[in-house]
Amino acid sequence: MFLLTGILVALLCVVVAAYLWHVRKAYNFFIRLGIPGPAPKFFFGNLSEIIKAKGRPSVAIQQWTDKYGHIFGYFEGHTPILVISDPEVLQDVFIKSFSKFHSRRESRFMSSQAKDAHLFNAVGLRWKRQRFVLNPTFSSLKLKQMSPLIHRSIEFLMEKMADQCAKGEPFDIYAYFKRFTMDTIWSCGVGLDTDMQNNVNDPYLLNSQKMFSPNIFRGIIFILTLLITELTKIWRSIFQDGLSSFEKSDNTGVEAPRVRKITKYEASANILLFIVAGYETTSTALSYVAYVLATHPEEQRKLQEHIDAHFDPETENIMPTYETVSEMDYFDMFIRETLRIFPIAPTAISRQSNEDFRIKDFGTVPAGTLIAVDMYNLHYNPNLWGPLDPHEFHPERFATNRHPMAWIPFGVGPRNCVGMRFALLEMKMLLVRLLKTYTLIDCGEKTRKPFEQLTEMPVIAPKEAIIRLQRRDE
Ligand code: HEM
Repeated sequence: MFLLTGILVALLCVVVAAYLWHVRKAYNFFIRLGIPGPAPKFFFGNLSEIIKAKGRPSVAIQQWTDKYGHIFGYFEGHTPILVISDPEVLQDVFIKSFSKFHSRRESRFMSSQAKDAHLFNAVGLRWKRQRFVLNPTFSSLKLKQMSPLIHRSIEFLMEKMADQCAKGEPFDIYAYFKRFTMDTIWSCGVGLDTDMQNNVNDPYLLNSQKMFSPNIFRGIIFILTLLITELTKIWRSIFQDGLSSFEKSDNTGVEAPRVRKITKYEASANILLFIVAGYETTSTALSYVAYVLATHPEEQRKLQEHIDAHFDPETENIMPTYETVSEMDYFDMFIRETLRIFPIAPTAISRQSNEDFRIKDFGTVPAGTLIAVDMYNLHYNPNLWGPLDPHEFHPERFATNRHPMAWIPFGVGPRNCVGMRFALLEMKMLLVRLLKTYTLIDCGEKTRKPFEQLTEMPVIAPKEAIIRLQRRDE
């Protein structure tokens, strides 16, 4: 018995020692390639710097770019992440050599069976097939057909706005935007008439919100998959995500050549993905627009005049058509400038190489390397956005042709955000209705503070967006 215990303990010690040796060796990755970066701490990598940056990876990344340049590496646990903000190298990775970089970093929360189920996670031919089938979901024709459904949700929101305006008090417009985007995605994506904006206890709303609420168990899994990546499958199998109920259906893992269909299993997974991807991103983007409008009254007035020039202010309730909204260049520039200054999901844009690749001045980077982008650096780079200071809000800067990698809040290349046109249409239709009738008023500290304390989990968001509404005809 003692002998057996002794052997088991000895074996365990060998396994632990071999693992620690493997971890230590991993830290040579960037040294071997001659790529600079912050020195990692054993086992934790550079996580302490991310925690010091108030838990915001994109801020830590921006600080490292300032220190180490446009190509550097850091470690999450002992996983090397290559960060690029050199626009030419990025253009090669995301566009020109896309065939080598069609994968993105695997979601830590997906169970192994659900791994390839939807567009965000699928790789290779499976991704290509799904994207081919799903791209037309957001074609001009489909968006036109969806417009009345979007407008139906806008009508509900406008009723709430009328109540809030009548009260004359500051309120959190972000909370309303969240219910609006959830309502819209359920009606456009699933075809269900939900009642989320009137009924805060709507079962679809409550269950959907559960997917986004902070969860200690998720946090533990996140840390474990970060630090001990080798056991990711085990951590995932402990965590049951929303896809588990579909798992045993038809995900065979076999990719039939040249089939242009998605399976029932993939359809369910993609619907869930659209709900996740379309809810918090778009409502958060709207909260930034609300903040910019309230804190830049001159810009707000200009946008209102632009809207008045396209829509008769007397016909408040008419649905803004897809065609007219799409023609409004200044409106488009206004939203683009907001998302340049306030990008929402920089960490969603990752790529993984499936072949070795060369980076000029550095050499060959091995297949399997994870690539992240410093979106803040690109969005605030004076060489890409000058001559006017990129920290200033100036929509007209989009009238000049910029580098294809200068503005990437929706990602870029063949694997960019498939829902971008839908999100922009939804935002524009709502803002036309809102700004035809109301002016958003700055409530001082209450408005500004939440936007000085953004969190990143993983969407970069304020806690609330407090403004007041004033009718324009008063
Ligand atoms: C303001 C709103 C939104 C923002 C800022 C945003 C941002 C992003 C970003 C940064 C990516 C990664 C792109 C890349 O890796 O190059 C992405 C991917 C994706 N987004 Fe969005 N998104 C938004 C709205 C939406 C909506 C409304 C939907 C669906 C209804 C959606 C569905 C997706 C999907 C399915 C992908 C994965 C695409 C693929 O891998 O082929 N997103 N999004």
